[in-house]
Amino acid sequence: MIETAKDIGTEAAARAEDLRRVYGRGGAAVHALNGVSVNLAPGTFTAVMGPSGSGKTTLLHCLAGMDRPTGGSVWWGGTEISRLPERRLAELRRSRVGFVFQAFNLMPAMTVAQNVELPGRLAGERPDRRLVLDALARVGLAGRERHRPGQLSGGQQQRVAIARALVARPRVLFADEPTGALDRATGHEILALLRAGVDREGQTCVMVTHDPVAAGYADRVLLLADGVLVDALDRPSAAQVAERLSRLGG
Ligand SMILES: Nc1ncnc2c1ncn2[C@@H]1O[C@H](COP(=O)(O)OP(=O)(O)OP(=O)(O)O)[C@@H](O)[C@H]1O
Repeated sequence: MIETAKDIGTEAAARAEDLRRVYGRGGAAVHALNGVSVNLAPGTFTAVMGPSGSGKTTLLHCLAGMDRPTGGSVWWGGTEISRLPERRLAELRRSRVGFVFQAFNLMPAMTVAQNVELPGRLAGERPDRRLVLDALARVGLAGRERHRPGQLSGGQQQRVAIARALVARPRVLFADEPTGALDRATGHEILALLRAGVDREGQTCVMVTHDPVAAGYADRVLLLADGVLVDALDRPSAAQVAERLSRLGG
């Protein structure tokens, strides 16, 4: 396993051991992950990079309990989640992990506050207004709770999605190209927000990105190629990431 000194002696917020994911069967089988082991230390920001099709999103989905590995195991703290029954996994996912997508995935007819409350409501909980307003304040959207997503900029919409992901105070925040639909300046605001959550609140954050500058916000950059973890760079500069990535053909 590629690890850093930071991992040693710390129980990982999430970890994968010899993770394998095969899509399809026989001659058409695609080995998206081919034995990946990673430790996500609590309170760290990890970027996952690699050429197109290298398995980044598959790794994120398996670590977040949104996809089932074909082999190996995924752990959240001391709990192995890869073999839990679907119902139990869904419950645990609600409280333990948050997910942010490239395409904000907000409900346009609902207000900002209703969007943030939605995962809880779907799980049958009564919304806690104080927690919703607190989550919106944390992402810099205090006072916007009655707006509809269409009245907000792209960056503000992504902030709503981050508030929605953080409202249940998850141990790990997963983000799949969270700045992919944003201009560079707005993207940096979102990355700075993710970074601040790690630095100020001890949030653990994992992000897939194609952008070496975005990866420069991370503590550690994992590099995948053909479903295998080929390198881990600690606190690299954007230039170092770009150089390493270009050697991988990404
Ligand atoms: N549901 C699926 N069914 C079949 N094949 C899939 C499925 N999901 C992913 N794959 C394949 O698995 C491999 C890894 O895909 P994945 O999306 O994880 O890569 P990625 O590194 O995130 O790519 P990109 O940078 O293009 O988003 C690819 O060859 C992809 O075509």
